[in-house]
Amino acid sequence: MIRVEHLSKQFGELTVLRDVNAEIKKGEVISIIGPSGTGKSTFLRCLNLLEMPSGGRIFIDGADILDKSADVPKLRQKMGMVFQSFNLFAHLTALENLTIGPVKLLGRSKEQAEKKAMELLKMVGVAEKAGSFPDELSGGQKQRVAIARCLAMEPEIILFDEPTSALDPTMVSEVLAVIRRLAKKGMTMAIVTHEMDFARDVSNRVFYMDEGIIYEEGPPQQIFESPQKEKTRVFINRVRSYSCHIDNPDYDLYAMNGEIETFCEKHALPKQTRNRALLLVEELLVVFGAWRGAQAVDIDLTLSYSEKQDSLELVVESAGDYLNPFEENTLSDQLGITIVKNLSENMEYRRVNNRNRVGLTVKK
Ligand SMILES: Nc1ncnc2c1ncn2[C@@H]1O[C@H](COP(=O)(O)OP(=O)(O)OP(=O)(O)O)[C@@H](O)[C@H]1O
Repeated sequence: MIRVEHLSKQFGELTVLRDVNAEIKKGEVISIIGPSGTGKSTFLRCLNLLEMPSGGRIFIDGADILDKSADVPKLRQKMGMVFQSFNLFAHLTALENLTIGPVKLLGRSKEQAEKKAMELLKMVGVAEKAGSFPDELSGGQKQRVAIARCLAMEPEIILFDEPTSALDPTMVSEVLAVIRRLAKKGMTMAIVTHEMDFARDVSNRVFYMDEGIIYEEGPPQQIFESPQKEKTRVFINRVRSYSCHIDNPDYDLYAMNGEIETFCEKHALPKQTRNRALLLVEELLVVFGAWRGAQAVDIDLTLSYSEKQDSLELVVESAGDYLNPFEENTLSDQLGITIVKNLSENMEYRRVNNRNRVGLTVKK
C-alpha cells in the first residue's frame, strides 16, 4: 500500500533521513521506534507530505506521490494523521470536529456526517462528550476524539505520531486501547511510539530507526527479544533497564526510589517485586558504603527486566577495596546481607576492573 524508496530529508545542513526504504502492506501495523532525534516523526511527516522530502520516491497504491502529475490531495486523503498534540479545532465541539471534514471534503450531507460521527465517538468511548469543546475534555478524551476525527475521513492508513507522549500517564492506556481495537479490526497503521510494550503487543512489524535509515526491521519478537544489530540491542537494553550512578554520599534517595518505582510500574511488575527491588537496592548501597558517610562514593546500579524470563535483575558495581558481601563474616552488619540473601536468587560476586560487582535476580 505504501512503498518508500531511497527517501532522504535534510533540514539545511542537517541530514535527518539518509536513505529510507520501506514497504507497508494493507492490514499491517508498523511501530516505528528508536532514539530521540533519529527522524521517526520526520519519516511519518514525509509520507503525507507535511514535510517535503529532499529526495526519493513514495508510492501510495502504486502512484508516486512526488510525481508532478500526482493528484496529491486525493492521495493524501488516503492517509489520516494523529498528532501528539491532538490538533483539534478549539472553536468546534467534538462532534463538529468530526463532521467538518466529511462535509467539506467528502461531500457528505450534514445528517450523514453526524450519524457517522456519533458512531465513531461511541466507538472511542466519548459519545457523551459530543457537544463539548476540546478545552472541556481530558487529554485522553481529546486524543480519542482526534482518532475518531481521523476515522471520519475514511482513511486507508492512519499515521500516529507519538499519540500518547503528551498525555498524563493515567490516560495513556485509554488511548492505546483504542489503537489496539483498530489493529484488531485490520486497520493499516504506522505508529511512532516510545511505548515499547505496546509496540511489541500491537505490531506485525517494527522499524528501528537510527543513522538516517531503517537500521533494523522485523517482527516484534526479533526486535525486542533477539535484535540482530548492535545499535538495536543497545537501544532495547537501555529502554528495558534503569541505571543510576551515585557519586555523592548525599545523593537523592527519594528521587532514585521514585524512578525505580516508575520503572517497575512501566513493566507492570507486582508490588512485591517492586518492594523487594527497593529494599535490595537500599541494603546493597549500605554494604558499599553509600550510607556510611563514606568520603568517596562511586556506585553504578542497573535494574533490568527480562520479558522472556519474566525476571528482574539487579547489578551493583562499586569502586573500592575487595569486598565480597557473600563471604562469611566479611561485614559487621550481617542483618543487611541476610535480607539480601532472602530476597534474591542467583547471587553472584565478581571483581571486575578493580570494582566490586554484585549481580542477583529479585525473588518473585
Ligand atoms: N522543521 C524542522 N526544521 C529543522 N529541523 C527539524 C525540523 N523538524 C525536525 N528537525 C530536526 O530533525 C531531527 C529529527 O527530528 P524528529 O522529530 O523527526 O526525530 P524523532 O526521532 O521523531 O525524535 P523524538 O523521538 O524525540 O520525537 C531533530 O534533530 C530535529 O531537531
